[in-house]
Amino acid sequence: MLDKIFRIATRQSPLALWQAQYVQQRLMSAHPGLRVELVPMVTKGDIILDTPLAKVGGKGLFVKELEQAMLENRADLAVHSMKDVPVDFPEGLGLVTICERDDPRDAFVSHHYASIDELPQGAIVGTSSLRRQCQISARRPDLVIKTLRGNVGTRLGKLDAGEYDAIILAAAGLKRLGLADRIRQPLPAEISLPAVGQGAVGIECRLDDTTLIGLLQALNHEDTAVCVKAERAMNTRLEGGCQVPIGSFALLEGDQLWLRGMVGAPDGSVMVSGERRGPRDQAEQMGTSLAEELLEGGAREILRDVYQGQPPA
Ligand SMILES: NCc1[nH]cc(CCC(=O)O)c1CC(=O)O
Repeated sequence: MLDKIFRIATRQSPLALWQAQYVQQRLMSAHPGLRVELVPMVTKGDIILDTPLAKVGGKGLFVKELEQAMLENRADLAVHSMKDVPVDFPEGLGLVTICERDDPRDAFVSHHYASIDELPQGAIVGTSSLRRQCQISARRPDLVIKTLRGNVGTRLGKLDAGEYDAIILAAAGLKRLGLADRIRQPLPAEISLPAVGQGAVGIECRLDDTTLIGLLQALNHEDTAVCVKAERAMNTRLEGGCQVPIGSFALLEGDQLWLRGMVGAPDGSVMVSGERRGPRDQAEQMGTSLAEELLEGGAREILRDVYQGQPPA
């Protein structure tokens, strides 16, 4: 076992590399002598940077190549930001470990303004996330939302170049890259409900690799795993694989799980929200039943418009 080298497939963005190195270090310190190396790869999502993700195949673009590498035995594991992991996995692969969650919030970043509420009428806010666009517009319908894609560094560069008055990024990504000082206002869940899994790092591998799965258990954080399970169950019941304005955020208060969810029209004109509180061992059922309540409460019509096809049954 110890002479085997475990290979982590990773994208090459600074954030992806940080996360892969984090898992590499944690694996090596949990299992002294273990050999772990990175296999850097370029994915379609990294190449196509100028088109909204929903139009080019969604977030799955970032993980497909990594999964192919594991299936072809060119790599053994992949490290993902949980919010970029689609609901389904290819045959033979699965998510086996979820690490402790970092800051799950969205962050308001600006040179001239300290908060969303301080932005002047008609200010330009950068984001390509329909979820962020929806919630920002619901609070401030006067703001102009402008597309913003690329790595965290690229996005900050566009803000610095004056293309936007403010941009919205994940707090966790900024913190990991040592850029926490760029955060002017961490957005509370009441203003911007985070994306499913935001702030959590997950590890995918071949489900028959029992040696690796055993080694990875040292990195699993059960409280985070329970929260993300509830959030993903909600998303699974709602989503059809397309990028949609869905927020989902779970917190543990002792053994009680508090799950909040929202689905909204991209322009913020309609928002359907709900919540569940229940025992932690009901995480999945709570996610599913919250999704059903949202669907009944108007999410079905919102999603139908966004999918422009069949909504979930
Ligand atoms: N969509 C890209 C992405 N995927 C994960 C993070 C941040 C880290 C995390 O949520 O764990 C980011 C950057 C961002 O949204 O600002």
